[in-house]
Amino acid sequence: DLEALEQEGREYIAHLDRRAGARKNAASLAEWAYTSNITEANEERRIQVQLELSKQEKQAWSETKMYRWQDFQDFSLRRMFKKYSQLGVAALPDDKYKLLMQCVSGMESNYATSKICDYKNTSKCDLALEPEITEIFAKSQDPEELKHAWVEWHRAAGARARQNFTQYVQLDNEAAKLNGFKDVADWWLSEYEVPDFEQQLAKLWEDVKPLYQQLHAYVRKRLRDKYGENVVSAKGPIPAHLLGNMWAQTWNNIESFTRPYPDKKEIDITKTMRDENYTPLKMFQMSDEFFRSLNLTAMPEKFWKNSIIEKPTDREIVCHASAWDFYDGEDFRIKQCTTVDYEYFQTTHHEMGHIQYFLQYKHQPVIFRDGANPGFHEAVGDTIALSVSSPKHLRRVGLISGDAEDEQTEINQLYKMGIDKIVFLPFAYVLDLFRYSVFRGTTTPDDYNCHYWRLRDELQGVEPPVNRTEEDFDAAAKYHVSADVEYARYYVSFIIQFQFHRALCQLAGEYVPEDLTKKLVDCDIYQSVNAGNALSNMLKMGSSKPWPDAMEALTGQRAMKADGLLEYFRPLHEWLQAENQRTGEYIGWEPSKMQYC
Ligand SMILES: C=C(C[SeH])C(=O)N1CCC[C@H]1C(=O)O
Ligand SMILES: [Zn+2]
Repeated sequence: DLEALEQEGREYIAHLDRRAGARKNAASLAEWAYTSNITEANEERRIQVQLELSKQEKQAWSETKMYRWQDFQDFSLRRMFKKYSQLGVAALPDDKYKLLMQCVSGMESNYATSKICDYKNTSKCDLALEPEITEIFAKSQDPEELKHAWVEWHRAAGARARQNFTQYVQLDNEAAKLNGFKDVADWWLSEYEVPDFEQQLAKLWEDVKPLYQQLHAYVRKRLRDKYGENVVSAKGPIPAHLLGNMWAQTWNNIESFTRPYPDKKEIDITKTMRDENYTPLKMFQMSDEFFRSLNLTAMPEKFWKNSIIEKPTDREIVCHASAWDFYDGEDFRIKQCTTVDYEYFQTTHHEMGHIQYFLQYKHQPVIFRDGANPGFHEAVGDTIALSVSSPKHLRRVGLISGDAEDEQTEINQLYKMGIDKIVFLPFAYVLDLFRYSVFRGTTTPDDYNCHYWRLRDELQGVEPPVNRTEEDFDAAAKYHVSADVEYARYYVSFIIQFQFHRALCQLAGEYVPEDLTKKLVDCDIYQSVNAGNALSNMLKMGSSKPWPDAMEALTGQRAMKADGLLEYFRPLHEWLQAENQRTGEYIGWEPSKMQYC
């Protein structure tokens, strides 16, 4: 009878889940060995391990299919079977599976090991993305030096990946079809478990676009004042190399010479960190301490032993920051090439947020040890960082000194947050709108670059510093495109982190709507056990329930909404409208005059 069958299914899935845990542990260890020491041998070994594990997964998958789990009464048991009945890329025949692994591995190691030559000293050709090229974008205000670094990096990390990328699209789409999806775009979207998710992304952009256009117009004016109208036009897109970041995804490095009230004392966290002899380890310890102050879990001893928090000098590694779960309940690691600056201070909290999520759901079955949706995993650390970067908290830890807020200081603070959080949204949206169209075939290899820049122009209002052709492949100059990492997760994160932050601030008694002494912008949930317990209750769920249930547990809302972000930035939005009115700056941008199609 059904009761007995369901009990049998329960025992089977428990056994399968334990075996899956061992498989994921082995896969993570092989992946770690390769990305923390990029050699042919380690690449070969990683692919061998993945191939062997895919055989075991196929075997388990054929057994799982035998169960009539759709008829089971137990919601969790049905959900586990549903997740285990999706095989993934292992559905490919071995030769194609191996080829796909080689394409992605080739792109990722090209990205990680790409070097460019120095602008002035043309014989010095050992500049890596981290830390050298990143430092140029953080410091240089020479448009020609920035243009050189931009062009050389996009040649080395972008154009060189075009062939591997084209084959990866082909093979990954085949895997998608074997899993019952039309293409990889639908596979990626299915992770969000709501049928109209793509429409929801578009709606969020409509909600935020007016605010972004105001901020874009203001920044273009300030850059035109600085570099002249031959470099920055009055009504066109902003040249991508002038925004302080290789991909123009956050503009925090141009804050010092574009902030609204320049005569207000500058909050240079990086300078203070260096003056106070901060080390990467101290940054991690401070982050760990913040999480513990919320009654969340301390980093386990293995974390401090096994993590790599500084770039090694004796080997090549994948420097792009990452957090790792080894699925054995004890081994959790971060790998990043920390530099002592504000940007990596944020990144450290971001990565520690991933680890905290791993720790909170480690009691779940392996198959549920995941974010409620991919955006949730990206939002945890950033939500904490919203408190850490509040003036109240920075004063608390001595990273800024001086008087409490006045109106102008508050606008400067909101501007600093806005050129990090608001400007990121169109960038993130473009990256997966582009890849959805590639996977769907609406964008073909001979118009990869044209379609990429058309989206960048139309949605982000940025343009390439030099003309582009189909010899280039600029999308792959961004880590996640070269490493096959879906990106809508960050777009989602930058929206929901403000919903989470607002809820936590209310729970901490730090934010009371309409109470001007308890403003959202100055909320710091540090040491609030009340807020921490609510966050923990959501994180413990992992992916055991559909994400609206997890969202509701913390915020009372069951949908992604831009209202948290718009409420947080409302004073800035009003200020920008008035300021752009005052200067008569054109709002929005005309199509770029650069050649890229
Ligand atoms: C820090 C990570 C590792 Se999950 C990252 O890739 N992030 C964090 C914010 C956006 C995105 C990026 O760097 O592009
Ligand atoms: Zn992340």
